[in-house]
Amino acid sequence: MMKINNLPAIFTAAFPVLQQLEQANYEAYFVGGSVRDLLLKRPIHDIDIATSAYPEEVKQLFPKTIDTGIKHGTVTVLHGGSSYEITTFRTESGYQDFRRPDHVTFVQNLAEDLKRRDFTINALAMNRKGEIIDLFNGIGDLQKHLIKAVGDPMKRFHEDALRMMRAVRFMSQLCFDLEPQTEKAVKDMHQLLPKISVERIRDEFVKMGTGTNSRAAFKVFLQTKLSEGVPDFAGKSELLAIYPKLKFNPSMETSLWAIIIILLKITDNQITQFMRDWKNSNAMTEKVKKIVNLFDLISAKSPSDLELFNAGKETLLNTIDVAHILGQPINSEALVDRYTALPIKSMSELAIDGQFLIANGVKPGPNLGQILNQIKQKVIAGELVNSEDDIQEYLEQIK
Ligand SMILES: Nc1ccn([C@@H]2O[C@H](COP(=O)(O)OP(=O)(O)OP(=O)(O)O)[C@@H](O)[C@H]2O)c(=O)n1
Ligand SMILES: [Mg+2]
Repeated sequence: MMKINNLPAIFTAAFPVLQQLEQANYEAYFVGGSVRDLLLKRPIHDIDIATSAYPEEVKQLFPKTIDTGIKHGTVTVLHGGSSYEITTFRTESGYQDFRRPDHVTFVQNLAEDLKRRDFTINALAMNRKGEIIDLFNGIGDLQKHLIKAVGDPMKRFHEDALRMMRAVRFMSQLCFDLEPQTEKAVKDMHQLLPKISVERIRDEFVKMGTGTNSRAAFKVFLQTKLSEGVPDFAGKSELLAIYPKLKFNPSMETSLWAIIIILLKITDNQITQFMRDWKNSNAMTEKVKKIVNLFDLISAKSPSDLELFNAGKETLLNTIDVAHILGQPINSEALVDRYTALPIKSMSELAIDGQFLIANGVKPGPNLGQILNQIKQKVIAGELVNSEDDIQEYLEQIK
């Protein structure tokens, strides 16, 4: 049995939680992503614990708990400033509609619990001594860099069709291959993906698209036809086939969406609908729109100073990132230099404001906004110096 000595603090901090369960005669183990990432020496973001105790029993043992997902068997325990998701050993036999079951069946032992997990590398458990429980050769698959379903892949994908997206997501994040039988099952069962909510699909899609090996994962996403079951991608495989040939892997979510929109040739007035179909936030949609707009401007001609000002620094840098990934030749240094040389970067840097205009005899109303806009444009174009005196003089002229 593999044993890890000197567990990182994120695990040792959780020892008292496991101990408390064990003292009450329950079993408790670290499970899932944290054990996988520990063995891969990747950063560990959260700790999941599996136990033989029922949720009600867990709640009685700890003073501070949250009912996170009681019907799925999960209770969150707060301890020492951290929170731990503690899930009762369970199986997913109650599914009918290819989504996570509404209610689960609790099982008596760890082995039954691990059996229903998605991939061998995610079906590892570790006890408090650092001993790894590996019933499905997850360690071997970690070494072989393989995403392989636990047992029969068709059964695993029937239980939760989202797991097919998780397969390509882990390929991208971990730079792993998909085991052939598991890949075949994804191909055979891709039609189940639309049973899953768009939000859950989107979260996996974004993790895939921003993972370090997204181009290779995207290829499998297309080959298995998973792409046919996500919003607005059906019938678009020829356009999307460019993705695996991109110059680089995107690392920002905004870049990912912008690139997809550009590859799909989605026009400006269709972007909002596309982003809505994927249940993206308005904030994300606005950012992506600005990037795609600036990308179009930059690709067609050189943007004006006003267009650079309107885009803003974040959008400019993000657009340069997108162009870089797409292999679009642009003079990014010159663009950044021009942006840096702008007399003002935001309206708050303008030497005057609406109050100043009123104090100088401009009547409040639509006209005031127009004059302010004129002044802004002249300052950005370098036709008017950004000082109160110069602007006051200009105001006298136009009166
Ligand atoms: N559809 C799913 C989702 C999760 N799991 C199991 O639950 C664990 C925790 O799930 P989650 O936190 O979603 O994934 P992680 O593998 O921990 O990955 P991440 O690092 O992204 O959290 C997984 O490792 C896996 O054992 C599963 O079998 N099937
Ligand atoms: Mg996790």
